[in-house]
Order: sequence, then structure tokens, then C-alpha cells
Amino acid sequence: MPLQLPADLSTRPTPFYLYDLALLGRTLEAARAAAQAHDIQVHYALKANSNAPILALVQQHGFGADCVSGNEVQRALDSGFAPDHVVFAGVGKSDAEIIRALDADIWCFNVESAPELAVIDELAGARGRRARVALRLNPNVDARTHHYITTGLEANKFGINLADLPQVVELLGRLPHVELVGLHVHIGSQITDLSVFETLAGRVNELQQWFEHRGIPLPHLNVGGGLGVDYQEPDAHLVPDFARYFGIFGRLLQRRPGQQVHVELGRALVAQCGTLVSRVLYVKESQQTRFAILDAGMTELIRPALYQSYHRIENLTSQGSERLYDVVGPICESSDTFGRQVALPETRRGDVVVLRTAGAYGEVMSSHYNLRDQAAAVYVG
Ligand SMILES: Cc1ncc(COP(=O)(O)O)c(C=O)c1O
Ligand SMILES: N[C@@H](CCCC[NH3+])C(=O)O
Repeated sequence: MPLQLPADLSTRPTPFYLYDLALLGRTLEAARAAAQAHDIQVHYALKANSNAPILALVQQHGFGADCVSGNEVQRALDSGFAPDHVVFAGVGKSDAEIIRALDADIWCFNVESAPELAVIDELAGARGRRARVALRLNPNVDARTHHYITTGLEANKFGINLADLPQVVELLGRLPHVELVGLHVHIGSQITDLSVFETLAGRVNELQQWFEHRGIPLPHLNVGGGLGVDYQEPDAHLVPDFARYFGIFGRLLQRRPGQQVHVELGRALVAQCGTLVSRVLYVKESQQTRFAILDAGMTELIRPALYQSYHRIENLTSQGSERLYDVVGPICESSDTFGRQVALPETRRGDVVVLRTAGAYGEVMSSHYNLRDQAAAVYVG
């Protein structure tokens, strides 16, 4: 399906983020149907993209919200997510953020350490409340993704290491203002080897048995997010294979009667619906390299600079014969490079060049470095 562009593209200033809400709707519908087939609840990870029109559509599809800051909790509530569909994760929740979530009576805190558990207990007690908590465990499963976005290994800062679990459970038994409702794991992002989720399901089954042997029931299992998308050939997989993903947990998790399973997808739901649209400012040729210098840079899309990740680059204006370009932004950093030796049709000043699969962790991670303006968001579909 060709990229849907705004009717006023020729006069619209670049760079801007373009979101295809029709594609988002199809993606959410596919995820909803696959999740429902296995009776799994989806909490959308707001960190991937928290723009109001996107949240509105996610909320309309019946998903909950997975938040990682007090402001995300507030944004979810303001966007119409019911408090009992909101979870709050994060390794460093501040007292003010915990209080805000307690006062909103959100569904659950995903707790990442013993000290955090004690603080939630104390703050809940001071308000005459009992907070529902899930323990985020570090299952030591390798997500086989970029090391910067691997979160489930013992060396990572996230979650409670299994060696510390007995101590944390003992503490839990002594705290009157927290109620354990389940366990939570999240091992990383942009996971494309789905056998990783099979390993994870097996590990969650083992963890569940550990709790059961101690007489501790777990009404909820939250297996986190992480399903990856196709950055190389987005058009081949605009909608991820949700049936396969949910099928793994549906098939392999050893669910107890009445137990609820949750996932927290971010990227897989919103990545393909977003595109960063830019224009070529200059083509600069030296003996060694031909640079296409865009008006979008790492301030709009930092993923290539941060994780050496690739977003497919397309010149929508030119039909010329292909040449190789280093595609770069205008920012004062050498890492402000979107791709090296990229084959593009002959490219000229003013051509419209897009970076695909930018709906997740794109606009939300933008910055004002070099005093850059915030790129606009445009919605079609
Ligand atoms: C705790 C937690 N849940 C969910 C997500 C969403 O992950 P993804 O966008 O890879 O689905 C993240 C981010 O990696 C996370 O840290
Ligand atoms: N922001 C990262 C992923 C980290 C997700 C949050 N734990 C990305 O762009 O790929």
C-alpha cells in the first residue's frame, strides 16, 4: 500500500511526523483479535508514542495503559483510560509520582526493588490505602536484541534478580499496605526472534511454581512487551504477526483457573503507522562520499544515532537512476547519520525524503538540541 501523504505536502514545512490512523486502526484491530483469541489483555506502553489522537484510538480498542512516569499516568487518565486499566512500571518512581498514582487508584504498580516496595507501602499507609503490586522479576532471559534495549539480564538495572526474590517475598509478608496481585517480566524491545518469547513463557511457568510452593497465589501474569517490527522492509509486514505472538503465550503459559494474562506492547502497535517526512537541503559531493543532507536530524529521530538502528529511507520525489548517498541530518554531531551508502534515485535539493517505521520511539524521543523546533505531527487516514 503506498504511503498516504497529506494533500498540502508541497507547501507544508518539513520536517514533520506523519501518522496514518487507518493503518493504526488496522494494526490495533489485528492485535485485539489475536489477544482476544487467547484471552490476553493488552496494556499499551505509552512510552512508544503518547500523542493524543493515537492514545484515543488505542483506548477505543479496549486496551489498557502501561506507564513509566507520573506524567504518563496522568496522560493515560486524561486520554480516557480507566484507572483500573493503568499499570505503573519503572525502576525509579519518585514519591510524588507514586502518590499521584495512589490517589488516582490505578490498577497496579509493577515494583522493581525491595526499597521501592517499602516506599509504596509507607505512602499507601499514610493515605489509608492498600496498593496493588506486581513484582517485576528479572528472569535472566536473553532477548537477542541490541544490548542497549535488553532489559531482562541480571546485569540490567531492571527488575528484581531471582537471588533476591526470597528476601523480597519475606518483606512483602511484613508490609500491611501492599497486596501482591501478580508477577511481571519484560526482557527487552525489538525482539524479532520469537523463540525468545517461548523461552520466556517457560521461565514464567517456573517462577509461578516457585510462588505456589510457598502458598502464594498469582492472579495475574504480565509478560511485558518487546515484539519487534520490520524496519528493513516495512511494506512487507505493515501489521506484525500478532497471531503468532499471542499464540506462543496462549499455548505455553501454564495458566491457573481464573488467572489473567497481560502483555504490554508499544512498538509493535505504533511503529509502522509513523513516518518522518523531510526535504533535502543540500547534496554535497566530495571525492569519497556523496552526502544527502536532510532538514530532519537526530533531534527528530535519535534511534540511528543511539542504537545504530536503520529506518528505511525513501526519496518520494525523484525517479532518477540510483546512486549511493550517506544520508545525514543538519545537527552538529557526526552520529547524526540516518544511513551510509544508501541507494536512492538521483537526489536533489528540495526532494521529499521519508524515514519509515518512525511511529514508535521517534517523536517521543525528540529533543531541542541545537535549539531546534519541535516537528509538527500530521494525521491522515
Ligand atoms: C516495562 C516495559 N513494558 C513495555 C515496554 C514496551 O516495549 P515494546 O515497545 O518493545 O513493546 C517497555 C519498553 O521496552 C518496558 O520497559
Ligand atoms: N527507545 C528504544 C526502546 C526502549 C524501550 C523502552 N524500554 C527504541 O527506540 O528502540
